Parts: sequence; structure tokens; C-alpha cells
Amino acid sequence: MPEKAMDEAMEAAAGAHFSGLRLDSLRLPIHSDPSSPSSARAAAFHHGGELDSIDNHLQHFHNGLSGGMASLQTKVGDMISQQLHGHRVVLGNQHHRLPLLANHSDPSSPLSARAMAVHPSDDLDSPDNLLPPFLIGVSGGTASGKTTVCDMIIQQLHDHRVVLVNQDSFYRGLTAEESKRVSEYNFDHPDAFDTEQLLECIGKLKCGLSVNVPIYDFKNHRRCKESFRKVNASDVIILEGILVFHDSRVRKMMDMKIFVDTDADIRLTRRIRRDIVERGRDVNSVLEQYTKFVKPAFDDFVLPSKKYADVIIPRGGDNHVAIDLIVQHIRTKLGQHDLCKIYPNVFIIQSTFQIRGMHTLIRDQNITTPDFVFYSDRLIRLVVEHGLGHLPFTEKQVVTPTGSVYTGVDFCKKLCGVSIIRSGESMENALRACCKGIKIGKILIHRDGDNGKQLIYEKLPNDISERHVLLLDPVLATGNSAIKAIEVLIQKGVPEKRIIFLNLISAPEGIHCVCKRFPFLKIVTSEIDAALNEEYRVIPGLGEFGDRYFGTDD
Ligand SMILES: Nc1ncnc2c1ncn2[C@@H]1O[C@H](COP(=O)(O)OP(=O)(O)O)[C@@H](O)[C@H]1O
Ligand SMILES: Nc1ccn([C@@H]2O[C@H](COP(=O)(O)O)[C@@H](O)[C@H]2O)c(=O)n1
Repeated sequence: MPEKAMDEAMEAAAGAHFSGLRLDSLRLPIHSDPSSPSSARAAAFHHGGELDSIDNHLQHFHNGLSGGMASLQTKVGDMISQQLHGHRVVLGNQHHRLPLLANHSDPSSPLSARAMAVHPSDDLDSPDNLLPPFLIGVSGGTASGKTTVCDMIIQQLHDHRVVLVNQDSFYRGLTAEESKRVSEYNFDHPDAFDTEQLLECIGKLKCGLSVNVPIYDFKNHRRCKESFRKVNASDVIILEGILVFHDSRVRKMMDMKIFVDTDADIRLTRRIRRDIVERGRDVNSVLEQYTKFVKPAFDDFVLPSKKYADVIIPRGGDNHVAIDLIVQHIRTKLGQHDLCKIYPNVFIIQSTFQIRGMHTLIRDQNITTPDFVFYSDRLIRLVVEHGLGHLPFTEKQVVTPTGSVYTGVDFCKKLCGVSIIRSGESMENALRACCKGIKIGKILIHRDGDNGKQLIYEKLPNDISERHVLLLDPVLATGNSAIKAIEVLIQKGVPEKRIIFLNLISAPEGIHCVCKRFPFLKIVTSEIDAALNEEYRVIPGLGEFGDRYFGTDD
């Protein structure tokens, strides 16, 4: 696939799973300090002098709003956080004293319920254990950095399916009369939002359904009638907006509540710049709206809702410590990699957007066979390389062209591959490409009628009992054929701990089955799927891998 097409496919993939994520913020450094005179000036030059007068207005507002104490507090906070750099201790400030982990002792809290649901003693085979999506509410004043914080969380949770829903999408459209006198409309009052529709949308997402979210046009103060943004079901839902904590019904649905706390003068500076650049406003209208509606509503509705927050992030997106801690907490609560905790011999290769993109392509039922083969090969290669990393090594020293000694390692040589026919054969090329001249054996497991009898054909290296074995099968579903193949290897004298089972995708059921039976064997996979369906097919899965790879699927 040409690079541009791949880029587009990747973006489309990101759109489906990471709706709302600003990809530009992943590519560029997120922060240029907006309070720094140089960046303010740079912006002014770019916008035809519209912002030239802002500094004067700002000076006036700065004096009125913040005064010396706010800046002193920020400075002290910054100095403390600088001195404690490297220690994970800073979250919230002395005024807030809110714990990071909310309501843990409260058994009725959604967080404790989740913690219990992923306890290893639970019967994880049951689909009832599939966790409901984790809903995070992110509130804070206008331009406090809510969206920026959300983007940073999403970026760090790149190996999970995360969607962002903005409360702004649920602004009511204005009537003709209201539109005529838009400067008198209070967009910061709770009644400006259609909260019933927001509740319905979040309710559906929490039930694992996808929804169509309205698209709001800030320039014309109305919703786009024809188009919606499809938000898919996901592991984590982030709901962001100035008043997401206002309605108790919305609050109750949240598993975690974050308040982004940024100084009023910084917020105003950002708001002016953003509204002029992105929302088609002029400086006077922004300041007028701010004085008349935004600030009073912040004091009346937004600030009082801060008390509901579990976590308060001072300085928004600049507070990397808080964001790291929040991400760690979400990861623990999600427990998606709990199988790796239960079975320490299960390894999932580190997920990246490239890997997610390749999975998106090979799982797409409409992909062409050449593309399926190409992207499967790339993924298989990564799994094979990861698997090889689990082999034992010996220390080795070499002399470099500079005459210096480099102390490294020597590859394990007593090694072979065994593919489970037929789809396992698709992994042989990648193994050969990584291990020159490697011996590869084969095992065929064939069901003989409906009486549970199996025919087994095997052709394995004679000295297999002395080798480490990389067992190849792209899909681990029920685990039945894997168990049969492993039994064959063990009968041939291969110790269980010398078998590394390599898959592209694994169903939790297959992992439980294989790992319970063979606790010393290692499994390396690139993704763990949701479950098996009634027909024992992996869901979401990728269909009949062998047929798709070898072009016999039509
Ligand atoms: N830490 C930061 N440093 C510099 N600019 C920021 C920072 N956080 C946000 N901004 C900028 O301020 C504006 C408002 O930020 P945003 O995250 O959209 O706030 P909110 O979602 O709370 O309205 C945006 O233009 C954004 O780029
Ligand atoms: N037509 C509209 C709708 C909303 N606003 C302002 O947007 C602010 C909320 O968005 P943030 O991204 O800043 O959280 C809110 O303060 C409204 O005043 C608007 O100006 N026009």
C-alpha cells in the first residue's frame, strides 16, 4: 500500500477507536507556553494584527482577576514541583487534599466494583466478566486545558480503545430569535446544553453501544444538521466539558472525575486567542462575553462543581506528573492486561499506532489478499522477534573496527520452529527471515468425524528434545489444537519451559486453557481479543486466517 494510503488508513483507524483525538498533538510538541510574550507575539503576527491590542486588554484583566497572590502561588507550586522532580508525589495542592484513589473502601463505588470484577479468583471464562467501559469526566473552566489533558491521557493509553466525547457537542441550537441577539445568550449556563441527550448518549456508550454525536459549529452557534460523529464502543470513555459535573445523573455514571484547575488569567489569555483563531470572534466580543457570562457562570456553576472531583490537576496539560498518575490508575482499573498478571508467561507485544493500524487493516473484511498477506507478515515478524527475545543467551565479546571490545550476547543456537498446519505455515517465512537456516517441523491435527477422535500427523526434527521450540499458529481460539500440538512436543521430549507459542491474536479462553494446562510454557501474542462466540470463533477476530492468507477464502 502506498505510504499516503497507509497514513489515511491509520488515520481512519485512529478515528474509529480514538474519536476526537487530535493527531496533530501527537506529532507536535503540545506546549508552547501561551503566557510567554514570544508566543503571544508570534500569534499576533499571524493574525493580521487582530491580537495586537490584546496585551493592553490583558493587562487590564490581569489586574482585575488575579493579582499578586495567584502568580505567587503558581511560582511556589512550580518551584516545589521542580524540586520534587523524579518523585511521584505531586497531585492537587494544599487546598484540595483530594486523594488520587477515590472511594476504594466504599464497596458500592464503581471503582471497587471494577477492582473486584478483575480479581484473579473470579471465573474469567465467563463473558459476564467483560468489564463495562470506564467513564472519566473531565471538567474545569473554559480554556483550562481540558481537551489538552484528555488528548494526553488518550495518547498514553494508546494500547486501549479510548473515545472522547465533548459536552460542547450537546449545545442546543439557537432559535432564530436567539440567533439575532447572540451576544445576549448565556452559553455558560447549564440550560444551554441538552443534558437529556447527553445522558442518553453516555448511557449507550456505557452499555458498549456506538452512538452518533452531534457536531457543533461555534462560528454559527448551531449543530451541523446533516452530519454526526460516530463514536464507537470502547474501553474508556472520556466526557469533557465545563459543566459535566453539574448534573448528578451524569456524575453518577462516572468512574473517575478530574477537574483541570488553571489560573483565570491564563485561561482568559488562551480563550481570547482560541476564540479569535478558531471560533471567528473578535477581541471585544470575547471580553464582553467573558465579563457578562463566562466569569459569573464559572463562579456560580463550574467552580462549585470542583468539590465532586476525585482528582484536581493544577496547571492542566503542563502537569505531567498528575497525568502519568491518572493514566497508571486507569490502567490498573481497566485490568485489560490482567491475563498477563494472572499468567506471567503471557506476553503481549508493546502496542503502537503502527501495530493498531496493521491490525485494523488485517481485521477489515474488505482488505485485498496481497494487503492481508503484507500486513500479516509485518505483524508476524514483530511477534517472532519478540518471541526470540525470550530465548536464553550467552555473553559474547567482539572487537569493533575501532579496536574496542564490545560486550554483547550470542543468540541461542539450539532452536527450531514447529508450525501447526495450515495457518501456522504463514509464520514460517518470518521465522526463516530472522533465524538463518532454522529447522521447521510441522504438526497437523485433523478432526476424524464427530466422535472427538483426532488424526495427528507430525514431521519434526529428530533432535527436537534438545531444542527450544517456537510453536507457530496465528490464532489461539479455544486452545484445543494448541494443547494437542504441545502434547506431541512434550511426548517427543521437549520440556514445557522450552516451548514458546507465537500467535497474532489470542482469545482469553484459549489463554486460560493453555496456561492452566502448561504453566511453564510462554505465549507471545500481538493482541488479546474480547472472547469466543457460540461458534467458538474469536471476536472481533480476523476470520479464517489460513484461507485469507493463502487466498482460498472465496
Ligand atoms: N499547557 C498548555 N500550554 C499552552 N497552551 C495550552 C495548554 N493547554 C491548553 N493550551 C491551549 O489553550 C487553548 C485551550 O485549551 P483546551 O485544551 O482546548 O482547553 P479547554 O478544553 O479546557 O477549553 C488551546 O488553544 C490549547 O492549545
Ligand atoms: N456558541 C458557543 C458555544 C459555547 N461558547 C463558549 O464555549 C465555552 C465552552 O467551551 P470550552 O472549550 O472553553 O470548554 C463556554 O465558556 C462558552 O462560553 C461560545 O462562546 N459560543
